[in-house]
Amino acid sequence: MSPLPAPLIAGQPWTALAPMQDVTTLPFMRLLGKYGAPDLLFTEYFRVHGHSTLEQHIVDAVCQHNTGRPVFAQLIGESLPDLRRTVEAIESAQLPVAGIDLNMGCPAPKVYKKNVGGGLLREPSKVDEVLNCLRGAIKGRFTVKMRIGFDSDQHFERILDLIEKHKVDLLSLHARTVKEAYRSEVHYEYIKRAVERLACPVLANGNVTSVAKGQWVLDHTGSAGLMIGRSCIRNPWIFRQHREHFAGQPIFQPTLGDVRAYIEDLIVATSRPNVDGQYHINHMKKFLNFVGLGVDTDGQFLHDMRRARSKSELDAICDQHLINEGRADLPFPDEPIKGLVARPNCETSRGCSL
Ligand SMILES: Cc1cc2nc3c(=O)[nH]c(=O)nc-3n(C[C@H](O)[C@H](O)[C@H](O)COP(=O)(O)O)c2cc1C
Repeated sequence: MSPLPAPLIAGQPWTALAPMQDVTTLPFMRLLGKYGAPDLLFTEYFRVHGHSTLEQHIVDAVCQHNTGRPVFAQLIGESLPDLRRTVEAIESAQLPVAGIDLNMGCPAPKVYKKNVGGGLLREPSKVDEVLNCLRGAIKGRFTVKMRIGFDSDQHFERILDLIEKHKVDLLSLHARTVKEAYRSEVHYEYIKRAVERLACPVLANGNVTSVAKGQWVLDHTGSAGLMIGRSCIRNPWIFRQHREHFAGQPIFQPTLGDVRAYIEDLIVATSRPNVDGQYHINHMKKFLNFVGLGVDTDGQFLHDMRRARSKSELDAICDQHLINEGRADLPFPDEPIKGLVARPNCETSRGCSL
């Protein structure tokens, strides 16, 4: 087993950016570098099938994120020759990856019906073959991200034993079943069970919404670190805040004015000269869906921003809710406001198509 790259501050639990289709793109990774990079980053997945090639936008994210932190490239697929071929392509292109990660958790029906992503968890014998193939093909670190099962925990222990058997270097565990998608509570007790059963480090994933919650999850699971997805879209300072907390330092508390500046950064980072303005605004709404969970209790910001049709309309809405009438100095809450929902709040079928 290869040890993980050390965290930025020696001795602290690892923090990791969860892989997110259409979100953990090059511009977003770069922004995280500015706001406080996680210790480890994971890319969107490379689709692996009969005629797949390495998607250039993911290659660009690997090569140009400039966060100074190691990045793992995620794969989704089940065809052994194609998985082997993809690993060889990553290695022969000398992509600067810290390791290669297998997706065994994607809950989009379009994906799991093809027996990839979360679909693999239905068949431990197939998991055995895929892990064996990847362990043999990958010269460096081989990591897995998975859920606790497909529609139950039936195969959980068996799959953990396969993770052990194939000397996986890191397990990131999103402690829900595939069928639970994002609706249920997160079953953190399964992370504790994985920590107790496996020799490799385990990252706890699922609803780590704040430093207080992160510490609670570490205390209750004994995991080696935390993998954070949606909450770093809402609060890009969350990795820095964890580091400050672990070091016993004062924790940075963003204001609504800081959030307004973050939104402007996002707009600039994600704009492309050849991309249609309306498309860009719609893409921004994916991020603002999550940011809006911390803006106002009645969800008026979410309501208004979803109706914005242009950059100037979006600017005015952001100023109205985050800057005007003294709002800029108000604290941005640590936790998402109860009762507000991001739509969509998960992988979309477009993002997940294989
Ligand atoms: C928009 C979106 C896209 C996602 N894409 C991926 C993906 O490509 N690969 C993956 O393993 N998980 C993916 N996930 C799942 C996340 O990595 C993570 O497991 C999940 O969001 C739970 O963590 P959180 O509560 O911190 O968000 C995605 C989640 C979201 C919200």
